[in-house]
Amino acid sequence: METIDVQQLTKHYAGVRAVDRLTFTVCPGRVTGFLGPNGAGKSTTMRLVLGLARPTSGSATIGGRAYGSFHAPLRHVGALLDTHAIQGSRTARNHLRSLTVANGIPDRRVEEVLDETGLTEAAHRRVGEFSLGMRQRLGVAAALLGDPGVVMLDEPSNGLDPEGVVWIRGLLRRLAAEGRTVLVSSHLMSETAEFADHLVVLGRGRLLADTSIRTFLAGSGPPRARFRAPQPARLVAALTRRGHSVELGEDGRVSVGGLRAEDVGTIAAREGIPVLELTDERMSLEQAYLRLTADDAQFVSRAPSTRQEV
Ligand SMILES: Nc1ncnc2c1ncn2[C@@H]1O[C@H](COP(=O)(O)OP(=O)(O)OP(=O)(O)O)[C@@H](O)[C@H]1O
Repeated sequence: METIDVQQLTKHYAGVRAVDRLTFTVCPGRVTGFLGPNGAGKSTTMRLVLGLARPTSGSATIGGRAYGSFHAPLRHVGALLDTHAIQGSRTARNHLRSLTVANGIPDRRVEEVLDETGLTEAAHRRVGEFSLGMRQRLGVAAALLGDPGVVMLDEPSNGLDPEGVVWIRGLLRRLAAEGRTVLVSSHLMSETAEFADHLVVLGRGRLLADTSIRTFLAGSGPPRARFRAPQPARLVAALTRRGHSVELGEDGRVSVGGLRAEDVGTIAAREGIPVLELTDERMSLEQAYLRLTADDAQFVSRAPSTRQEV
């Protein structure tokens, strides 16, 4: 299957570096989550890959070829971008049929993808009447129509109901298991962690991380351990004597900075202090992601001030 190759890709709009010397490869057989805060350049990168915008410099290719060079592009690359671009006066079925004709795709695929996306019953309705979630499903149906080796979806969960969110996760995993190259953008780390194996993270158009989820977590800060003990004060005293910082949780558990669970266990055993529960405290993906992108988020909400004017 084909890779998506982005090489020194740069796109300037008047006064904005939407994408800035970006280099990464999206490999087959896994779901790559494409993450970044609002305005980080994810959609622009996808548009450049699809030939919908021209790079200022650098290149974006699929299996070594520019998107525009494919004779029947939907048979190579399926993409969900802006579903508002779909013509509202057509029925869903007719929209898909028009795509099959233009790309030499067998007609039976229309019913197959309608079924796959749960739209069979709505297929005779005009797209203009569709809800956001239905449009998203239709966008996914169009992306799958040509049975492509490369699938690129920009925020596919947008507007989907909870059943739809679970469905899309399963679909992404299946597409990757079939050996396809799958790139999926999102702002939400927690959501991405549900389906992605690999992450490409952007901030202000630049590459911040290109890593497996596992490595991303492992490299995201010093260790921490958490314990529960019948006499926590004894172990807290033993740890602080050794220079370790501790935080008391509301649930009675104690969090220890800079140590792994096995280190805390060794100290407790040496001091003869019983411990009821002891675990490594892993930073959540969301925390690791926020830390990584903190300096590159352009639009940050501030907590309302609690200071009283005097
Ligand atoms: N056609 C355009 N003309 C001018 N500026 C643009 C255009 N398209 C994108 N930009 C700018 O490029 C930057 C990157 O936008 P882009 O939509 O690629 O980000 P994104 O990561 O997809 O954001 P979001 O998560 O909010 O959808 C933003 O500052 C945006 O305003």
